[in-house]
Amino acid sequence: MILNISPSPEEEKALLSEEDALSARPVQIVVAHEDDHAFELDEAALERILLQEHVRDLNVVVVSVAGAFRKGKSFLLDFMLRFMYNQTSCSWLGGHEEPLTGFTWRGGCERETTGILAWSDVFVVDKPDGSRVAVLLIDTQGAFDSQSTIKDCATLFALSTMTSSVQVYNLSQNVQEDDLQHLQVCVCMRTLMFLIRDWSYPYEHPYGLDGGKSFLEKRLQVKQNQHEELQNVRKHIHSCFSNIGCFLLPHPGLKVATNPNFDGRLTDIDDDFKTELVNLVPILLSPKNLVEKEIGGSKVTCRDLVQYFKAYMKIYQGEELPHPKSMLQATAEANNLAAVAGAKDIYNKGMEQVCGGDKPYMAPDQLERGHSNLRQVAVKHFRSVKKMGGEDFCWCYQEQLEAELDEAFTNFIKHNDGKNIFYAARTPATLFAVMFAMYVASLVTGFLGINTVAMVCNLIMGVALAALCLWAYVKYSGEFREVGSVIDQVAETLWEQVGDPGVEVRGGRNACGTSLDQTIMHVLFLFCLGSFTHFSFYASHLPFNVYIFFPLPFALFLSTLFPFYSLPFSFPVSPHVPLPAYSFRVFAPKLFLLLFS
Ligand SMILES: Nc1nc2c(ncn2[C@@H]2O[C@H](COP(=O)(O)OP(=O)(O)OP(=O)(O)O)[C@@H](O)[C@H]2O)c(=O)[nH]1
Ligand SMILES: [Mg+2]
Repeated sequence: MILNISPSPEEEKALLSEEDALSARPVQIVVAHEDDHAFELDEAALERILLQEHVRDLNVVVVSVAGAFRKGKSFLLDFMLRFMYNQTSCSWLGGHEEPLTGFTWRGGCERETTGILAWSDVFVVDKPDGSRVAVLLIDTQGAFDSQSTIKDCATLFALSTMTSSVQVYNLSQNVQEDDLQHLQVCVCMRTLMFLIRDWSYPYEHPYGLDGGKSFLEKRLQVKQNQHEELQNVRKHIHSCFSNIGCFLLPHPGLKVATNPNFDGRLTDIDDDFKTELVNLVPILLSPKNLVEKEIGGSKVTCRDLVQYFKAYMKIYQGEELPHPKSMLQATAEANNLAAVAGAKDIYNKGMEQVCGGDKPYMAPDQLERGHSNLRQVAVKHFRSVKKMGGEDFCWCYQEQLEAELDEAFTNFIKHNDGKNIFYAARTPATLFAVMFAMYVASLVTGFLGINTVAMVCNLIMGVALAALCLWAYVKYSGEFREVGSVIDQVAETLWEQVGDPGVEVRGGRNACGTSLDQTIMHVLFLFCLGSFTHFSFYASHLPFNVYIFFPLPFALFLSTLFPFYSLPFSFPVSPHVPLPAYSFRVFAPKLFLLLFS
């Protein structure tokens, strides 16, 4: 017997990992709806498992167990879990009296597992060749229970086979012809392992892999005098799976099969069974034997697998069982979508480095340069990935990728603008300018005796003031955000319409080369300067006209120098600032500020 209970340092480590296992659990990723016999992929659950930071970019090994119901699939998977959590220990099989837990299993004649479940812990394993892979274990609803139709069973079987790299085909006692026929729903997979439970003829073919090999060779032999149908089934299986194996497992003993209180403890299991189990599980799961999932000749990462699940799920949701051709089509589609997702990830990670959450505000043209470089890198990556479906097919996905990258860039721009305090000052500056213009207009029209116009101007000034107060309240409290964004939008429109009609403003910079932010900074600078001079002159009791008029020539002088004082803020400055740039946006707020200072 292999059991060794004395704890060694390695076993202590194993115990620690068992603690991890306590928080791990089976997660339903495909839900079977009993009433309408439909299946639904729980994308969020699948993504939570496969898109975990530490595994998403690793090549994935998917080991799935499928076959008829009530034949010990979940029971076997729980031993696989013990191996994965304790593989450094020679006593991975567990303690004598330890109940078997993990994927839910039980005795009785009614089915237990429904849909498809995945173990929430994805195991990271270093292979002897130095590569690191992620191992996902999958449990499948048993076929041919009394509640499922033939199509339901075929769908789940095909789905788990198509998404796994090693399919353990769990059969009882023998391989029957209909067991082989079920494999016709699959296309081009890697490893298929026939697992024959309760093997009762060890005198013909011994237990284990070798006995299984000789038994299966006989079963899958294509003979001349065979019926064409039988020949086709066998040829299809040989063409689909590049690696086919068979393992003969003995009966686990009567306690396992018939005792209602059996809870999986090793003492109740026959020694023959345990001995063969210790041979079987490492054949499937030891690092050197792990088989990575491959599609179209390239290895699949955890992130890619999400796309494959989605694509296969889509084609299996139809009324009919899909034709192999449409399965290939879906594979090509998922293959391209996976390449799109990989390329997008490269772009997003790169942009995070350039202008991510904790990075300071960045000049718009620098940001655009970063975007176009990373866009090129991402598209190049997409093109370099081996894909199925032909050039035209891939071209559609490249266009989709480019559109998605541009959309992501728009969000990065917004995010970057959000970090610019001057950007946020646009709305109050515009509203101030409106108030100022209306104030001057009402003074002039009042002086000329056009009182109606003066009243309208006053009214607009009042509205602008109210909007300003409301805007300030929204920004401060975070309430009525819709009202705030309406005010922002109106101010933005005014800013662009009145400021520079017909000038396309992109990335905060207009065609004249003047940054909008420069203008705002200008306004704020003068505001501070004005307040400062106002205060200092007031404090020294100088005559009224001095502190009113002193800032005027000084500010005008400074405004000609603004390229210099904008330098410390690292705004790129155009070599010449054309006159149109000193339009409404520059003069109106400035005059307003001078007046108030
Ligand atoms: N005869 C026999 N019984 C087994 C074997 N392995 C486990 N069992 C028993 O089979 C019963 C069903 O086990 P499960 O693991 O729940 O079976 P399953 O295939 O997952 O069943 P469904 O989820 O309903 O499809 C349990 O009582 C196990 O003790 C085996 O190799 N041979
Ligand atoms: Mg089960």
